[in-house]
Amino acid sequence: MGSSYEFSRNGNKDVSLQELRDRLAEFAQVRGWDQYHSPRNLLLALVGEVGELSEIFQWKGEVARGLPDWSSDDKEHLEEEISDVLLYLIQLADVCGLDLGQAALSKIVKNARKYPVTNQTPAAASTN
Ligand SMILES: Nc1ccn([C@H]2C[C@H](O)[C@@H](COP(=O)(O)OP(=O)(O)OP(=O)(O)O)O2)c(=O)n1
Repeated sequence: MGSSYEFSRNGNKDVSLQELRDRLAEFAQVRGWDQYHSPRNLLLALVGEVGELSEIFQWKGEVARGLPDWSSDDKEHLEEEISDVLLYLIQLADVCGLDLGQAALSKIVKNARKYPVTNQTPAAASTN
C-alpha cells in the first residue's frame, strides 16, 4: 500500500507523539474504525492492554532494571504490550482533543512544584 505505517522501526531517530498520533489516525481511518474509537471505547481498550502488560510481570517477583535475565522473546513481548498501552493512550488523548505532549510537560512542572527537591530519599525509590 506504500503507506507510512508500513515502516515499523525508525533507526535511532526520536519518534514524536505527533507522528504516532498521525499514523494511528490514518490506521483507524483507512479501516473505517473511527466510528468505534470513542473516548470510552479507547479507555476500555487501554485498560485491557494495561492488564496484558501486567500479566508479563505477574508472579515473577521483583525484576532487575534493564531486565538482564529476560529472553529476547520476553523483551519483544514486553515491547508489544507496552506499545499497545501507549498507542491507545495517544488515541484517547486525540479523540478527547488534548495535546498529550504539552499536557504531560505541564504535569511534570506541577509535580516539581508539589514535590520540591530535598535531601530525603522517597520511600518508593529507596530500593533502587
Ligand atoms: N480497534 C482497534 C484495534 C486495534 N488497534 C491497535 C492498537 C493496539 O496497538 C493494537 C491492539 O490490537 P489487539 O486488540 O489485536 O491486541 P494485541 O495486539 O495485544 O493482541 P492479543 O490481545 O491477541 O495479544 O491494535 C486499534 O488501534 N484499534
